[in-house]
Amino acid sequence: MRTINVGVLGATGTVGQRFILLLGTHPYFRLHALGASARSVGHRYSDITAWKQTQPIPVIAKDLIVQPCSPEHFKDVEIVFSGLDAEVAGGIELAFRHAGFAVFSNAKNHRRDPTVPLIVPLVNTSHLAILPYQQSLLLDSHPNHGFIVTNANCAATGCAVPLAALQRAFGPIESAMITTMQAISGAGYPGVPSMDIFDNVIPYIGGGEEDKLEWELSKILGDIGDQDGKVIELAVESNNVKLFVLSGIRVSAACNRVPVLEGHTECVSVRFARRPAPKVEDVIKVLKSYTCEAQSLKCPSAPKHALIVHDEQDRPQPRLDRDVQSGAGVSVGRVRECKVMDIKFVLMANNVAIGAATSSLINAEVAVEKGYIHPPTSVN
Ligand SMILES: NC(=O)C1=CN([C@@H]2O[C@H](COP(=O)(O)OP(=O)(O)OC[C@H]3O[C@@H](n4cnc5c(N)ncnc54)[C@H](OP(=O)(O)O)[C@@H]3O)[C@@H](O)[C@H]2O)C=CC1
Ligand SMILES: N[C@@H](CC(=O)OP(=O)(O)O)C(=O)O
Repeated sequence: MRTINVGVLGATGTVGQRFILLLGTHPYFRLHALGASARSVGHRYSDITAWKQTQPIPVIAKDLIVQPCSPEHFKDVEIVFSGLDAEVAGGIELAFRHAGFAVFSNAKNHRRDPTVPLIVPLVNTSHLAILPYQQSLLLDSHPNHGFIVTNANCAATGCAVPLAALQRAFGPIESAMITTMQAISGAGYPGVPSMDIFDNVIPYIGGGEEDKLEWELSKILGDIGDQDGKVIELAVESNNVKLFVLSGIRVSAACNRVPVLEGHTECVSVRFARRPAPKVEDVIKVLKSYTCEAQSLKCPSAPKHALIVHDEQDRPQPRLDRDVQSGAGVSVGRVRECKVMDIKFVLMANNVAIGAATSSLINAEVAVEKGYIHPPTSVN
């Protein structure tokens, strides 16, 4: 595998710091440039960053000078990972795409663009196949364009994995009720004021969290549509071309902020389309044996187990389970019958690992394995 120079946008933030930790030891991505806001530009990374990780700043990042987030400051870089604040991510990521970079973003801005794949790397890496179409639309306006791939909202990411396993084995899922208990780090640093979150639960997460969870799952669990314009129910349209077929799943989400530092826990109840519904023991078997493409491609950051299914009645728990497999998998437990829907279970996913930076990294590794990353021809 050749070495590929990469950059991080939003390098000083919560997600940016996770990118830097992961990239510090990556076998073939080499950290080459860091970008952040005017507040940080021109400073040594280690001088300006409020580093909040339990491991030290990787040597390769320490002395890098933080750059403005514009393509001309990312010379010799092929891939940029974006942990940018959503207030600014949209335009900056477009500028990088237009300049020829492969952009792997955590921000919400482009997730609903029908030409942009919304990828949970343990679920729907097949959706990367939309990239040549995304690129074909840019040929006239930006001949040396790259592309944008997004990962999902961190709460949607955790939930998508067991739901995908169940959908693959038992057919369409008619509906899901999801109640989340989301960690403080999901709000970035410094996040929710301690006076608000200590000794408390806040039954609201701003920025359209519940809507994101409800909508994004339908794109992630959906499929790539016919590009010849055949009528497809629930397709997202772009230029009269049907691109993504949204899954028919109906989701009701209730999102809560809880005093946990890392790890989103979610209580999920599911109703299947098929009758009779699958038995609990079959559901457990399916969850335990689930594998995904990132594993078969042997991506270095993919977890050995996409799903870890606990038999203990009191798991998963964020404090005990968030660092298992470096937070790259999803923990599931308490799989049981639901007297209103069909089955219910609890899951826990590390919001800053598989819910953010680790997802982007595995997405990029899959893109490399599948031949979507080519040496740039424009500003680089
Ligand atoms: N935290 C989480 O669990 C998850 C977060 N996300 C998403 O990832 C993104 C980053 O989140 P998070 O790390 O928590 O956020 P933070 O607030 O911790 O970090 C934001 C980053 O954006 C940079 N930034 C802000 N304004 C500008 C600007 N005008 N130009 C360039 N850079 C700028 C900041 O730089 P500076 O320090 O210089 O101000 C900082 O590096 C968000 O879009 C978020 O929604 C997605 C999944 C999970
Ligand atoms: N909003 C999530 C973090 C996140 O993933 O946000 P977004 O979907 O905007 O990237 C949280 O606070 O836990």
